Amino acid sequence: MVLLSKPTTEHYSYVKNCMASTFSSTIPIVDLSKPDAKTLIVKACEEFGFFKVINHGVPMDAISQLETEAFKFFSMSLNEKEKAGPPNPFGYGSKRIGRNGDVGWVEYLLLNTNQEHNFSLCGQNPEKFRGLLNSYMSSVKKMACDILELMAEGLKIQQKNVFSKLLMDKQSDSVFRVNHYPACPELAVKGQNLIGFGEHTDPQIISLLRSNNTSGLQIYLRDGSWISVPPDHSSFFINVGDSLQVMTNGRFRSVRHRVLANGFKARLSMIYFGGPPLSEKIAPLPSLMKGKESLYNEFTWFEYKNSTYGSRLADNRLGHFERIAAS
Ligand SMILES: C=C1C[C@]23C[C@H]1CC[C@H]2[C@@]12CCC[C@@](C)(C(=O)O1)[C@H]2[C@@H]3C(=O)O
Ligand SMILES: O=C(O)CCC(=O)C(=O)O
Ligand SMILES: [Fe+2]
Repeated sequence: MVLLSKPTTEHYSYVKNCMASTFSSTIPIVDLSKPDAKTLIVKACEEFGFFKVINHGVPMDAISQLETEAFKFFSMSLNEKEKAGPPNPFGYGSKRIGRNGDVGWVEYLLLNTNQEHNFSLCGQNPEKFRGLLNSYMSSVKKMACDILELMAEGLKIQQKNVFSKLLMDKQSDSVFRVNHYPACPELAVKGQNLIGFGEHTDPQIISLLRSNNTSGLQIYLRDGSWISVPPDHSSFFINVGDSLQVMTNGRFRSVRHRVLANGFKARLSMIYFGGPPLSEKIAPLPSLMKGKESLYNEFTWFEYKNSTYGSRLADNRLGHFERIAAS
């Protein structure tokens, strides 16, 4: 990645070497093959909005092959990669995140999950990359739907597919992203942490993340501390998104997270963001209200997405849609 002509990290935000660099063992682990999965998922979504999934059924082989192709893509010259850009909305992007001035020590590919991607992936074997991407995306979408059905069951909602049907819909506005965080040797020397991907919540319903064995991901706890997620290349990490927080009337919390660049090793992560159709009304499910009022003004995913794209990464996007208590 050519970020600047002279390699320097001075334009990026640093995080002081902080307590957060201690790895946490508090992150819930859910074994999808066990009968208690639905109960553990609900608990994790209430407490953290985040959990790790094992026995997920996505073959390691499909994951590794895609990872290899992705690394090959990012190892090309900037000139070559930029043939697949800019990311408006889909394509290759480098260091700039979104449209409002956020930057990070990252380069990425943003892809639409439903339609044929309308940009060329280029590289040595773009058909192979595309084929691997498509089959990976369909396995991960299936896992997302299984997890959303377990959530509905765990929440004792009669309609098991109340969340998953939004991802299954042909019009589902889901996104796939491959992030590459090159190793940043300057950091290793200085003992500092550089922001790879600044803190934010994901706006969609659910995000499924898989990365190589490189640390960097951190989540923000309600007590105000950041904890580092121990890397695990064979598991998936699941985030509750803003839309699921609204649909559960705040019972599930969308988790604030960020990525710190690593001084020693490149991080490669692949994330599936499961979103609803653009016309979908996002509002608390009546069965979860139990006589309580909605915490949010009703909006469509189209409206929320538009407001999201007008925001900075760290903004509290849901804040605009919160209902102020009448008394
Ligand atoms: C500053 C940004 C960058 C955004 C939009 C806005 C706020 C949240 C960011 C994300 C985070 C989740 C994936 C993504 C694709 C999304 O839907 O929201 C990202 C998008 C982008 O990277 O373009
Ligand atoms: O790359 C990662 O590990 C996480 C990035 C992220 O949170 C995102 O792309 O929304
Ligand atoms: Fe994210």
